[in-house]
Amino acid sequence: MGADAGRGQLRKREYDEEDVRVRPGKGSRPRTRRRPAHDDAVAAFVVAVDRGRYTCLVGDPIAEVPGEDGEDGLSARERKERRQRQEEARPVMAMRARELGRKGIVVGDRVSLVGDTSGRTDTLSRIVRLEPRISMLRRSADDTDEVERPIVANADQLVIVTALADPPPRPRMIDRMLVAAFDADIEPLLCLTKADLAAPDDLVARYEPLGVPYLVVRKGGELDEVRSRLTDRLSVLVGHSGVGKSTLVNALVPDAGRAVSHVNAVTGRGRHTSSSAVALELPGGGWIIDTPGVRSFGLGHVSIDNVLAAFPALSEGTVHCPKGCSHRGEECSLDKWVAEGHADPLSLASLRRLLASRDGAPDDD
Ligand SMILES: Nc1nc2c(ncn2[C@@H]2O[C@H](COP(=O)(O)OP(=O)(O)OP(=O)(O)O)[C@@H](O)[C@H]2O)c(=O)[nH]1
Ligand SMILES: [Zn+2]
Repeated sequence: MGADAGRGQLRKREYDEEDVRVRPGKGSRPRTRRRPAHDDAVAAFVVAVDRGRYTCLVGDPIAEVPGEDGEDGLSARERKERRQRQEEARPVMAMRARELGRKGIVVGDRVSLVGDTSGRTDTLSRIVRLEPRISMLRRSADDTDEVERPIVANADQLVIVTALADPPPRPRMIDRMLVAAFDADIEPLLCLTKADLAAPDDLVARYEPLGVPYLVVRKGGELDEVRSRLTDRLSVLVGHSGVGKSTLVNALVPDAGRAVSHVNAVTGRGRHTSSSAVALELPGGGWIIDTPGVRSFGLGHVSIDNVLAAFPALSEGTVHCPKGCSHRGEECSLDKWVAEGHADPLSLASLRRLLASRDGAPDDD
């Protein structure tokens, strides 16, 4: 390990644009009939989305427990209540209420439901409120497309799954996924699989200057370190075909197959046809969101500044750059900044590599 240095570098930004609130009807309605906005709504967590139908878990399954183990500040009663809510967690099908307007809802969203929230077959509740998000992982269809397509909300960790061999690593693809993580203000974690086939050294050396944490795994091997990295977090797993993502998911969530097929049964899809993200709860707490349909990241929507934000030491040096500097040309002041010893040359090289990947450098090295 030893690659933790960069984790604190990621800056928090604001994600309030999706903060949808239901307001009481205004104007024409008689005052006395105005009810408080859905006082009876129940909190839920969106675990799957399919053609306008949302599979939501009711029962506050991702309630956060503050503090460390054993000293989290919860009273015995609060703890018991929390456990009870978790035990009562059940999947409920929902549709969006008209009052939500055009706001998109994605896997990972926290919402409020009204109507029939029993979760019984053929019932449908309504999503009336979308809670503010702490992050939004997005991609564009391709690099020339500036339309952002939201993929997953509220993730705090992007797990980039890459095989060390078979298939060989695709560093440019990893770079692109890192840019997506930096852009979304989500901490990246490199998960290097198939350690029985090749050594991780080269790949690790490439990402060391970026301070990206990593772990090395192999099929049938020890998973304690992975588990501890995932516990109590909301992690999105990305990686291209064949890297061993399903192998990992199945090892981490023994019930994964059943959970996914349950969601698919509810949404009417076949068992193996799900191509959209599905959230799976980890036995030890926390969630992983598998993204079978997401194998590339168009970065057309990502701004240079959001990439730069992952490099505070360099970011500071850009005050001397010309307006609109691409930070890749001769006019860029970062070379001088680094030469003066304000930042590491390797991190400048990494920044430029990531900026290049944003401009559509080919995925394969
Ligand atoms: N040698 C070796 N093979 C592995 C390891 N992990 C997974 N595999 C094999 O690699 C192949 C692909 O694994 P999957 O888990 O299906 O990969 P995936 O990333 O889910 O791929 P898709 O299903 O196409 O998305 C399978 O044949 C696995 O048995 C490993 O650590 N070492
Ligand atoms: Zn510059």
